[in-house]
Amino acid sequence: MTLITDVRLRRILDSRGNPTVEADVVTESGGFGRAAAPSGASTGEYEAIERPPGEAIAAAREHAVPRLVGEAYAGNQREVDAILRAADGTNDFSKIGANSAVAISMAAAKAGADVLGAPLFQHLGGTFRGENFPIPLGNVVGGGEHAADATDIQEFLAAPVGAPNVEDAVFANAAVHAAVSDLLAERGVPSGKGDEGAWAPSIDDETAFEIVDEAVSLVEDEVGFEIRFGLDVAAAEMYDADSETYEYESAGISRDTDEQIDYIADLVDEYDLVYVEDPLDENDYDAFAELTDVVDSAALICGDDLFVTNTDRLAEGIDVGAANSILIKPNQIGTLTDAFDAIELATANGYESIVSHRSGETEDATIAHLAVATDVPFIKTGAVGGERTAKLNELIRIADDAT
Ligand SMILES: O=C(O)[C@@H](CO)OP(=O)(O)O
Ligand SMILES: [Mg+2]
Repeated sequence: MTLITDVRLRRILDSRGNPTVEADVVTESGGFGRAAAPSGASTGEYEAIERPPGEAIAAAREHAVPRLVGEAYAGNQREVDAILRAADGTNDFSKIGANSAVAISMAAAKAGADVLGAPLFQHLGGTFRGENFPIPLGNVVGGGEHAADATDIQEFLAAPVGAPNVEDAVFANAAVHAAVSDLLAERGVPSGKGDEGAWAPSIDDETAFEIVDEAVSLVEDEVGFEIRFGLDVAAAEMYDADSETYEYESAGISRDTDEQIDYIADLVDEYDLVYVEDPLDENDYDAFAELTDVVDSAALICGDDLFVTNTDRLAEGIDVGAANSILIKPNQIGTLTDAFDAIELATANGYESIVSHRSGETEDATIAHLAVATDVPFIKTGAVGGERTAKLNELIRIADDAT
């Protein structure tokens, strides 16, 4: 029933107005799945390769589609993804492009779910997936590679850890986003938005901490449950390998690795941060380990560019204690199978997993289902903006259907 009978690929727009790959997968019994690849701006050095969409589509049509049509079953995700890997033949999807691979992989999962008549999260997670729902991490202020003339730290993320349900959590993040706007207006600071819909004012990080801290407290008082916040430092983007320093350009501050470790540990302490992603350079496992040791269980220290959803890099990190959590982005590695394997390895070693969007997104909501299916504690998918609310609203629907 789930035998794949057609795979169609096309270029569609992403949220930045760039082209990306969309895939349709059709099965023998009429099952249908459609998915689109997201795209990063602050990409990790070790990510799978995203090819220009036109080239990725042509390569996938030549090498992957003939091996799938009439051969593979959409209900067997591991088989579909193994065929994608074999058709590509490289270890980083540089032939068919990780963008073609991930779009086909996710579309096949949806087609498989469609045939079964099950929601995607249940198809992926099975009947014993548990009853938890992820807490959304919502980007409310940001800069780095996502906006010019804004904060050095890439993302300030609201984390409604005490929310009684998904719906309240999603609305709390939107309220923090709105409160930040009011506080900026009070200070007379004009602001546009960055790629992920976060406010991107021309302020230094210190001011951003003050504003986000205040916004979180205001909304916490309003809603009556605990809201904390976290960061994606995206430190690889500010690391200068020649001088071995982290360059905070808007503040005119340069920190060496030890100073960076102290700085982040102090921030965790001062602001009671619940989550810090990529606080150090993507090649510096040892510095990551040092910080993780200092912070201990006070906050999640999460590897994004460090691990790139790659089990080999995660295994290396586990060996040295480089973090206590991993960001999961299916397009960083190319297939859902690889993303599941990374989560499984993380869980087996006491690491938490956080499923994440990219800065360039589409209306595709697969990651909402992936996060629920795998029972992860957090999903990072913005606070506002259509391509972000596509996932947040899907989470609300999933919770509504499942309870
Ligand atoms: O660094 C990140 O975590 C992501 C998403 O927030 O950004 P990008 O997609 O640009 O890599
Ligand atoms: Mg990141």
